[in-house]
Amino acid sequence: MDPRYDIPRRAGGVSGGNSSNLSPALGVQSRRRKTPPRPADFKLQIIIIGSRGVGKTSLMERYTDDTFSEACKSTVGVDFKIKTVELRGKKIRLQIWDTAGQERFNSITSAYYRGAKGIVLVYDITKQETFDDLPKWMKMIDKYASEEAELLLVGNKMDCESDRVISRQQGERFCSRISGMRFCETSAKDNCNVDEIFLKLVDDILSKMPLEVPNKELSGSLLSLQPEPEVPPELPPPRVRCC
Ligand SMILES: Nc1nc2c(ncn2[C@@H]2O[C@H](COP(=O)(O)OP(=O)(O)OP(=O)(O)O)[C@@H](O)[C@H]2O)c(=O)[nH]1
Repeated sequence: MDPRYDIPRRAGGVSGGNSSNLSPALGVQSRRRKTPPRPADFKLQIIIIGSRGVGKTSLMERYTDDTFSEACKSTVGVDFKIKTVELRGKKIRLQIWDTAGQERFNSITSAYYRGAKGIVLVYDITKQETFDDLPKWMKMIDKYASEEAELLLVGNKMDCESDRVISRQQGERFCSRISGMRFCETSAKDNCNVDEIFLKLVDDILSKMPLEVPNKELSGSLLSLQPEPEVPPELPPPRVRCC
């Protein structure tokens, strides 16, 4: 087994919108007084990886838009969505990268691993081969991701209990072999544990960050507020989905 698996990775309308009640002058003043939304304190990148059809896009879309589609549309290359969350008194702008599960896109998707502070590795509890592929994905993580990235293993489609072929214990056992990795089962369809996994991952990332460091000291780091998204320069623009 890769020696890295044995190394502990974890150190542990403002006024109701009815301006018709206001005189024109007051209306203008009221608009002028609107305070812009507080800017985010941090920007974090999270990447979702795993074999084809396990539900990576579905998890991302459930989390960011609270939507779910039964249609099976393979991701081509990568896609991303943004979600802002507040945790530990900080406002965090999450860039969530959804990668294609098909192997032929690995050379594209691997470029997105490096900047990720959190990695969600997904398998489908109803598809043996997606579980058997996990070591292959771990190799990709070892090769391309930062050693500090927080890892989360997710067994998705837990709503399909009658079709289950991978037990929760099998998932837990795989996870226990990788230091610092967390495990959870989810259902993007039933919206089960979806918010929880992303929030836990972000919380784990924040727990390791010096949250009181002024923003200017973070400039140049991945956490600083740079224009987004930070697409690796050599890559084509984020994907289009095909049927
Ligand atoms: N029953 C059930 N179906 C799901 C769930 N999540 C995703 N699906 C379905 O599984 C299929 C594949 O989902 P996607 O989200 O496109 O999977 P993906 O991992 O992004 O696939 P690739 O882009 O090809 O790698 C779709 O038909 C989804 O509707 C779930 O939690 N439960």
